[in-house]
Amino acid sequence: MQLKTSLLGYPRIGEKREWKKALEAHWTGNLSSEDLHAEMKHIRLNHLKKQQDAGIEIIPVGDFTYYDHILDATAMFGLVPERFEYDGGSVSLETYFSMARGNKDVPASEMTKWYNTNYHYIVPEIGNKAPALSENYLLAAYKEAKEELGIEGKPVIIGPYSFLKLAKHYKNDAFPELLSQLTDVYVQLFQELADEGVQWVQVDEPSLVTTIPEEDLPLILKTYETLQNEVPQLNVLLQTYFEAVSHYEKVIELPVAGIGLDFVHDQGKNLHALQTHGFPKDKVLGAGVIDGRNIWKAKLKDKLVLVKEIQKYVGDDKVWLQPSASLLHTPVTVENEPTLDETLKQALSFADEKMEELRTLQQLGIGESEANDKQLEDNEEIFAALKTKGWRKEEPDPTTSTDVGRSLSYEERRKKQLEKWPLPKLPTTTIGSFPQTRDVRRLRARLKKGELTHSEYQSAIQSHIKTWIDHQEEIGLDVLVHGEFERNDMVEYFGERLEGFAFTKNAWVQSYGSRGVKPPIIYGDVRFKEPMTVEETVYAQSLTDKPVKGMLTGPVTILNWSFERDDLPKQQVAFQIAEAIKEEVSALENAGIEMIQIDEPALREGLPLKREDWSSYLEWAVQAFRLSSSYVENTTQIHTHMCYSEFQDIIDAISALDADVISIETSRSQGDILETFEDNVYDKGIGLGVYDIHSPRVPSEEEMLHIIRRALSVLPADLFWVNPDCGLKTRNEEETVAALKKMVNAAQQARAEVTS
Ligand SMILES: CN1c2c(nc(N)[nH]c2=O)NC[C@@H]1CNc1ccc(C(=O)N[C@@H](CCC(=O)N[C@@H](CCC(=O)N[C@@H](CCC(=O)O)C(=O)O)C(=O)O)C(=O)O)cc1
Ligand SMILES: N[C@@H](CCS)C(=O)O
Ligand SMILES: [Zn+2]
Repeated sequence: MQLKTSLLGYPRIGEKREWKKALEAHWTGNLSSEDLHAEMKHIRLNHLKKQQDAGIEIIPVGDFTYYDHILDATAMFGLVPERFEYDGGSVSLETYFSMARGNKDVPASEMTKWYNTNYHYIVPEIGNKAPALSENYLLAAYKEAKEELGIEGKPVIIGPYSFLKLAKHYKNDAFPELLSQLTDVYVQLFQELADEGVQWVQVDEPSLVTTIPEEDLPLILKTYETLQNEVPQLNVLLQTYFEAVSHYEKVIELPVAGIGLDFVHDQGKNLHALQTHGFPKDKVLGAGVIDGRNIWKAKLKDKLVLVKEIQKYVGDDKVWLQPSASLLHTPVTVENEPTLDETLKQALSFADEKMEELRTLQQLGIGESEANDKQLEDNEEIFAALKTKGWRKEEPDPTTSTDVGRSLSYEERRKKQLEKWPLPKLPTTTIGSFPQTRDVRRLRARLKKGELTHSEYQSAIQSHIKTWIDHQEEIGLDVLVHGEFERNDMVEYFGERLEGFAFTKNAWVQSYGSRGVKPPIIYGDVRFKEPMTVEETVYAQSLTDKPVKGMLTGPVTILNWSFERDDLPKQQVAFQIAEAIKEEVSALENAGIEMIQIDEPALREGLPLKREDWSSYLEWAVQAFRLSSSYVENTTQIHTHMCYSEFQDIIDAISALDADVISIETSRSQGDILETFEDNVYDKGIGLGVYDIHSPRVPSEEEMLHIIRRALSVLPADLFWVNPDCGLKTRNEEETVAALKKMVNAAQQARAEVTS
């Protein structure tokens, strides 16, 4: 029986981040549009060629982007919000980037988390617009791959159902009509593809793995019936990922030529459904058997068993071997990691190695490879070797309940804390990081190259801290921060300093737009080694009489933004990290730092995609946070921070964290979160972000005042803090100082209003 190999998408970032560099050069005026297009084409074709050379038979096209693939679809459907003054036709590069990043006059579209990943997409805003095809970039991508490389590509597009579920600014009851309008646009799009000879199109419907309202099922059916009836010659592969598909029996009967399922992150549910309900013999099954989210090599023996089992239920020649998701979420290649421990390195597989794994599995699956047994044995040895290094305890800690808490209630702590810090009403603060300028990064690069000694580096970092303590005092902020200049990234930094983590040189993964992260790899038991943040924080505090908040990353976020071990339950790793953070909290407290922020921006993102799984996740996530934060004096004020909100449904869990103050993002979502607080559901200190830090645009005082006033209509002034949405590391010094001055002015004005 034949098996084909297919990818769902390939990382766009480039082996050495060529993509990021080109984009940023263009934005700073150092690369013309023409040269940008040429460089993008070069990168795009190089990526296609790599897939072709790796022997991938069904290669995705149209997954490449200049910023974000959902923004591409939004632009293709002409859904450009009014404020960008678009008047039809193809969306210009300038407008496209303005939607993503804002410009000096107009705020960007909202950006939010892509399902349960650390990738961020630009949220489509529907408004009063009807979708219409502005240009067909899928057609262009298909033609280019064919003409330049002879590749018969598989265009990839987000499906109409998921697109609308990801979009904002329409009323719920308009959903059926909008879906029907959008389906008509897909018909036109598909017709143009079919006319060009496209055979397969991959339609991503990740929302089908979430909890789907019953009433949506007939709408989904109608959508795919229309596509099938109107463009019958085009084969649609309906692709799901990140979890088991909901309503398996109904989804597999949809009128499409193939269904893609995730057999890695489905908790065994997709396989169980396949075994229980079978699979239509005339449909292709895109079998996501190689992990598209994590970086461990596949255990070939297990994968082979899985593939054979899948084959039993699927028609002859109808299985496509695939990664479980787009490889967008993995770094490019292990080849560029010369400094990793060899035992660890041989257990790793990034995007390029995953393509090889698909080929190996294909050969093993069809009995083509003669060296079956030897290959399987070699593969097993890789994992056996990981156990012999003493990195992992033979008997891991049991997953016991760790329900700990502060010794006094919030109300009682609050009284003590008010006495300790007589802050004004509506105190102002920031989220932690200040601009990570080229100069700051260069310091680290020079330290790595040996051009700076450790003490030269430390004193240069201290000078940045001093500059920004001075700025903050001058701006008039009430609670200061040291600025996180010593950190490459808020997770990687801690990963580099804790036992059990490995870090990489080039294993970048796109986070949003041109910005990337290098998630550390948790390969062993996590342990605290020595204080990680005390020196910088204590230095900052020595420069001012105002309180300086210590700044840590929380256990759930460190876990979610790392590549995790796959041999231990998540919560066990979270508790190990929590114990380590608890020691850092205690080190800060002992050094006299008594306001400590423990960031948990990834707590919401880690929420399982199906509601039925939420409570067990939230239980251990909250426990992990409390474990890291509860062993402090009652006068010590614990802050936490979360961005990319959508907190409405988990407000009880957020409250259960029992942080004294939480700062959350609100400005990009235009205050949507405020509705959540209308019923007095939150009774602790809370700072709502009053401006969007992702845009270079400096907001006006009035805009911020407006957000504060709206917030004060539902939140008590006594509990309210004023802060930006998130850290300011991506902004420049001038913008940051200007924006913060306005923020402080807005707070002062609001303060006068609430006290008068
Ligand atoms: C809060 N966010 C974070 C998320 N995930 C994280 N792991 N961390 C986060 O902070 N998820 C949600 C959001 C996403 N937001 C961001 C915001 C900003 C970035 C970002 O700026 N990324 C940088 C890379 C940061 C970094 O690691 N820098 C290194 C230097 C690396 C480098 O480029 N070195 C240069 C040499 C220096 C020079 O001359 O310029 C080189 O190697 O060529 C460091 O500071 O040491 C980015 O540029 O993408 C990410 C997510
Ligand atoms: N303290 C971090 C939080 C980012 S979510 C920062 O300010 O960058
Ligand atoms: Zn944040």
